[in-house]
Amino acid sequence: MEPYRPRRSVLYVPASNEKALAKIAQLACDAVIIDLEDAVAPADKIAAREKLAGILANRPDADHNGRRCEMVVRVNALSSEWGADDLAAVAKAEPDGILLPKVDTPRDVLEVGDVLDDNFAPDSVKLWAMIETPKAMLNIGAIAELGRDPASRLDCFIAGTNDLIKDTGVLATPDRAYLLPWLMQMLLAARAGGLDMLDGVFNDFRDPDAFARECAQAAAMGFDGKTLIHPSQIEAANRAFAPSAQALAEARAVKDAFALAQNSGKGVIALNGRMVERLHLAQAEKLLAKAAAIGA
Ligand SMILES: CC(C)(COP(=O)(O)OP(=O)(O)OC[C@H]1O[C@@H](n2cnc3c(N)ncnc32)[C@H](O)[C@@H]1OP(=O)(O)O)[C@@H](O)C(=O)NCCC(=O)NCCSC(=O)C[C@H](O)C(=O)O
Ligand SMILES: [Mg+2]
Repeated sequence: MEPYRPRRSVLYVPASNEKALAKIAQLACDAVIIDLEDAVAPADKIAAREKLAGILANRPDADHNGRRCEMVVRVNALSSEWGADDLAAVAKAEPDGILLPKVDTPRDVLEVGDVLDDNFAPDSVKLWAMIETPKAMLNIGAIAELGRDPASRLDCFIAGTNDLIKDTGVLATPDRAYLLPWLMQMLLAARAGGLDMLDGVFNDFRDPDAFARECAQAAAMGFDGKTLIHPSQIEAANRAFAPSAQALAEARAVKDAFALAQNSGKGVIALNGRMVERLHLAQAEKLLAKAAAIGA
């Protein structure tokens, strides 16, 4: 199993915005998505693409936790007039990952994987997929299944809630009532495929309280992190998707209890009036490893 890699806070930075690009090295987000798609106007697409190699060459080595911020590039859809040239440019720039927008079917992922195989070892550049179309929702299990084959490179799903709202006509409400069934379905499929699952963006970036509520909701739903549009959202996301102090204390108690000599051969024990099994020990160890990785 690969070691835990935090993706609590994943910030979109438009490839056409010099001021925003210059900020990346100072930001405490776990990953950055350099966007060539929706954040870049058609007239700026080619110039933005030409800057990619320079942006990735100047990537920060490590953040304040001694980790390197993951750098992912979102290309335009292969079916668009920019997609093929984006992919050729990104392949040369060697990001950690390539984010594919508007994925509808497993084929959309496999096609890009075939192009990457000409340039990179299978365990290098990963593929991330935006789940943001009605067709993707109907094919979600088959797309996620690709994650079980490392040769597919598929590593992470991102919910594209703006596009889903646009394409389905559901009402966007503060509690996301009409989106929740799809978000949970994505989460379930991602887990079946061994993929990370990131929540969509929160557009009202001047409303930190509502943002914190949406992060808490996504964390409770099991998401690994949230995609962000503004640096002011990073800290709250890092907090919301880190294990809580209470969860860590409980995990330590489970680990300590199973470490006792009298429990060494047991599959199930009682701890503070609660049944605890070895599956809970595995869960506790995973949480503690996650906390160690993020320095929590
Ligand atoms: C949303 C914004 C347009 C707001 O911009 P602005 O009003 O300029 O913000 P501020 O003045 O508050 O900015 C303060 C400083 O922070 C820098 N900044 C702002 N945003 C970013 C960023 N994303 N990354 C890095 N740095 C950023 C500004 O440059 C200011 O710097 P300084 O002046 O030096 O102090 C803007 O935040 C923005 O463009 N955000 C990203 C938008 C984006 O990428 N959208 C596409 C992805 S979301 C999506 O596509 C959804 C999905 O597909 C779906 O379907 O749901
Ligand atoms: Mg979108």
